[in-house]
Amino acid sequence: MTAGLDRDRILSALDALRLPDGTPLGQSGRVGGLSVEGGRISLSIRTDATEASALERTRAEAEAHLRALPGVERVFVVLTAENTSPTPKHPPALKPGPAAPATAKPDPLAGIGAVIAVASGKGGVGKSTTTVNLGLALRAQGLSVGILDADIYGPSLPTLLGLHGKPAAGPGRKLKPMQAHGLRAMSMGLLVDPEAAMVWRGPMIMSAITQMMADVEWGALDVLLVDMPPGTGDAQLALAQGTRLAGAVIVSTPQDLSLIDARRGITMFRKVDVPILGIIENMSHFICPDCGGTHAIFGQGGARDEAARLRVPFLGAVPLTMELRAASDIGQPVLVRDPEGPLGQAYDRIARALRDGLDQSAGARRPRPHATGEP
Ligand SMILES: Nc1ncnc2c1ncn2[C@@H]1O[C@H](COP(=O)(O)OP(=O)(O)OP(=O)(O)O)[C@@H](O)[C@H]1O
Repeated sequence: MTAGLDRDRILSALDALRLPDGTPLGQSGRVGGLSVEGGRISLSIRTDATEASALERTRAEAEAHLRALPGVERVFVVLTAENTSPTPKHPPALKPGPAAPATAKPDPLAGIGAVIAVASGKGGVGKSTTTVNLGLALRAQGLSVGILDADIYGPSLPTLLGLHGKPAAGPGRKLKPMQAHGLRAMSMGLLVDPEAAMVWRGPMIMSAITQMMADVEWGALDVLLVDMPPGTGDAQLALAQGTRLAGAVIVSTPQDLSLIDARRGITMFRKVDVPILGIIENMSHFICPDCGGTHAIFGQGGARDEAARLRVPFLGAVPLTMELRAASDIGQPVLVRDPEGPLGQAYDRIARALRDGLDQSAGARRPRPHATGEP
């Protein structure tokens, strides 16, 4: 902990701020999850859904106030409803669909052509691997692409892209996205201790992610892919509601269990009027490196059939290969190592199908390549 920046010092600094009922914030018992790492402070202010908009101002003031303390480099304050009665399925403070978050601030994602959620009902189906390689395929087609790893429980972007160190702060203390293989990237894992985040509930995750979006200087981007936390619970619903999404892509393996969860994901996005841009089947079949034979380990065509049943586009299939797994583990995605190979071609087709889907989706603009200059 940086000299002088301890818990008591921070709480007493927060006493300079008053809650709407006049209680000094530091003594209010509402401050939780306080962590200080070097000059970086993160904490939460407990609230419930009815007070969330009133306390947004206090949250912003707390950030500004702590940022002014000597030795402080970054401050991350979120509102959380973790100690209130069960999280409502539809938090009243949020509007459904691709609306802006419930603050009057300028839209931090205004320079981004399309924000696309990459989701899976179930963990471990290859959502992050798909996000990264899809991002690289879109990049290879001339689009400027950012990836936001919002998978707070298991952020894997740093490993997949070989990112090291912490993001640098640019003018106005906004974070500069990291750069890897022509992509701009930011991960919750670079900012928040994943162990602390394990106990976060839906509204807190959404608050953290929308703030992270606002805090990153993405610059002009054609596409921002958001690697969502796995599952279809409150956290995912809140995130889908609070983010201006052009659409969602669902990743599934062909297994029945994974498909049941994929269906839940589609239902969830439909509930909040987010267009489903399509399903990608990952690990669709195994190509044996020895005999070259194809084996349908998890069954065949499950996701394609499910897509037809649910009337959503089927964007394509990616086989299960050792090459893909090995490339991901060393931060050299397969599209960087072998862009023209069969996997590169598979992701290229998926990226094209995705762009077509964006084109057709009501109100969405087809992302056309524009300036790829750094932010
Ligand atoms: N098509 C594939 N062929 C071989 N290995 C794959 C493939 N897709 C993903 N993997 C491997 O499966 C593991 C899980 O992948 P990944 O982390 O992308 O999944 P995820 O759905 O994002 O998981 P989580 O829910 O934990 O975030 C990784 O080791 C990855 O390298």
